[in-house]
Amino acid sequence: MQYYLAPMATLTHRALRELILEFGGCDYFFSEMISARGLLNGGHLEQYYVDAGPHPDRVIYQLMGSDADSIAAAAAMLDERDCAGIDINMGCAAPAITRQGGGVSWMSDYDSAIRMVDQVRRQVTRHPLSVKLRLGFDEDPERVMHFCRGLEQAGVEMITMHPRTAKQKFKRTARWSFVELAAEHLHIPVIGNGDVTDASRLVARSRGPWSGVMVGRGAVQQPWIFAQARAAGQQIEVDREAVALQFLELLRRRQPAEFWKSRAHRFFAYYCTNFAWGHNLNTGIHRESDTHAMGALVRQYFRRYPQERILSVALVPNP
Ligand SMILES: Cc1cc2nc3c(=O)[nH]c(=O)nc-3n(C[C@H](O)[C@H](O)[C@H](O)COP(=O)(O)O)c2cc1C
Repeated sequence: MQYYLAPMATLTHRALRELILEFGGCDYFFSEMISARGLLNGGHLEQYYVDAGPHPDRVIYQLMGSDADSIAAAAAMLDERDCAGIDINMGCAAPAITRQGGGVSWMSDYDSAIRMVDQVRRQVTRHPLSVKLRLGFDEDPERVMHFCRGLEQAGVEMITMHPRTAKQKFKRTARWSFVELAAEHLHIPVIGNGDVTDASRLVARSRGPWSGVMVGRGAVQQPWIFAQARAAGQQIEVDREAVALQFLELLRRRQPAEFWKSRAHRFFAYYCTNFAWGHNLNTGIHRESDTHAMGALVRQYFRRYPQERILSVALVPNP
């Protein structure tokens, strides 16, 4: 069973990948979504979105866009780079994206989605092409499977399914029965995603007809989640103060200064939920714009609550 880091805007950049890799990592890392038009316009920050280090052969670039021409042209650019694959975002349900016709809105029009994929497929000749999607706009298994089969026939080589509708955003639990359905009926690998919040759930989802499990928010909160799942039965120890400080260090090293504040805030919103008084730490961090001041707050927190620093866990494999 392969493990994937989910694409998450402002979160799944090189610094987070390196942090996860320090524990041994997962098999493949999706990039944060890259705007097709942004890439074509070539702003000075684009180099950070396409930085696939330190292991480009394990990074799948995800493209987001609302028109076939720009997605195809951007895919052709990414196809020239070293990477493990190119993915099209048909899952994002954020209003800022769907208003423009990107993300999950592709799922509302089967014909134009398939035409777009067909056009992109002709541009991507060196790497596998995949699509990440939701259930669309209702929970109709026939419609979902019709859409997936269309993608498969258009030459998509892997599908990641986050089994919620556009409207559900993150509400209700992810419907893994749809992942099972797709995995049983398609001929291409299907990756399941949604609500894998800790290592025991990751171990539990590691059995099934799907080819891989993708983890999003759980891997930001616990960058050791993949290592912990793979170490089932053995003890692992994590210094959670060191992880926080290491993240800030990697952020400064790998990202431009313009991104430090927002990306640190986004990371700590998830990371701080590990701790009993984490909401206080998170509030303090959100008041700071300097990452060194954020680091000082982290040190102060663990001086005050030293018992929270070391996490020592042995995962008991599910029967
Ligand atoms: C902050 C944030 C940003 C996200 N950005 C993207 C994105 O750029 N592309 C995408 O396909 N999905 C995006 N997602 C959705 C995740 O990839 C994933 O499908 C979702 O979080 C469910 O998985 P989880 O329960 O493991 O978090 C994002 C989710 C979050 C929380």
